[in-house]
Amino acid sequence: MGDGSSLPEHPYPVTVDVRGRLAVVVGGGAVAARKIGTLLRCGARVVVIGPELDARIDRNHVDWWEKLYKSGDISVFAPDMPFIVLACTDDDGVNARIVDDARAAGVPLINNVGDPAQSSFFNVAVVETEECLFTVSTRGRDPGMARRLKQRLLRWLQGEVGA
Ligand SMILES: C[C@@]1(CC(=O)O)c2cc3[nH]c(cc4nc(cc5[nH]c(cc(n2)[C@H]1CCC(=O)O)[C@@](C)(CC(=O)O)[C@@H]5CCC(=O)O)C(CC(=O)O)=C4CCC(=O)O)c(CCC(=O)O)c3CC(=O)O
Ligand SMILES: NC(=O)C1=CN([C@@H]2O[C@H](COP(=O)(O)OP(=O)(O)OC[C@H]3O[C@@H](n4cnc5c(N)ncnc54)[C@H](O)[C@@H]3O)[C@@H](O)[C@H]2O)C=CC1
Repeated sequence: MGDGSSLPEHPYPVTVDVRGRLAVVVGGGAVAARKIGTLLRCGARVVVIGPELDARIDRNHVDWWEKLYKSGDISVFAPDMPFIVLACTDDDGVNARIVDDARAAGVPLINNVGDPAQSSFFNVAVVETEECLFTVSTRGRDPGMARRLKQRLLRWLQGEVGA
């Protein structure tokens, strides 16, 4: 993990409507599986580029390109450019290239799962109830803490409703 010095002190907190929007996820491993689960739940159209697909990825609801990533795989979508690109491979060099390619293509939301400093947004830990969406962010600095705080929040909420 980086020292956080190049991460934003005040990222702009929002919730984003991704229904029907195109999300390209490169790498089909464990981390990709978690991010894809969230994207599908939120109604995005998901394309996965990678030679393998983790068993937790729902094959029936993603468009899988069974191949290694190459530059040009993002601009090929024009004019329907991806709204989100996630660089989820275990290769830092490939992830950095994906980020560069997505930037050059004008993709608005870009995340390198291995390097928050190269990301234009961070994912957050989420607790959803019928009425509310609770999110926890450490501004890209301590994902483990975000997860632990989420679990505490969940326990607190369950106590509140007596579940
Ligand atoms: C910057 C960010 C980028 C992004 O992904 O957007 C990022 C980056 C990194 N995560 C790493 C590790 C882990 N991340 C998790 C889990 C989650 N990570 C999530 C978000 C984020 N992770 C973003 C910032 C969040 C914030 O601002 O607080 C959550 C909240 C949301 C989600 O992913 O959906 C989700 C909790 C979901 C939940 O429980 O609800 C676990 C635990 C697990 O897998 O069970 C581990 C294992 C170790 C541990 O526990 O720490 C590493 C080191 C990799 C390595 O070196 O090996 C990096 C890279 C780095 O920091 O350099
Ligand atoms: N942001 C986050 O929440 C977290 C990020 N990480 C980081 O995420 C990265 C990936 O971790 P995991 O998913 O656990 O690894 P993994 O090994 O399960 O998956 C990596 C995937 O990348 C694919 N891949 C490798 N080179 C590729 C290429 N050129 N083109 C397309 N696909 C390619 C592999 O086939 C593999 O399926 C690690 O570098 C780790 O540091 C780890 C934990 C949490």
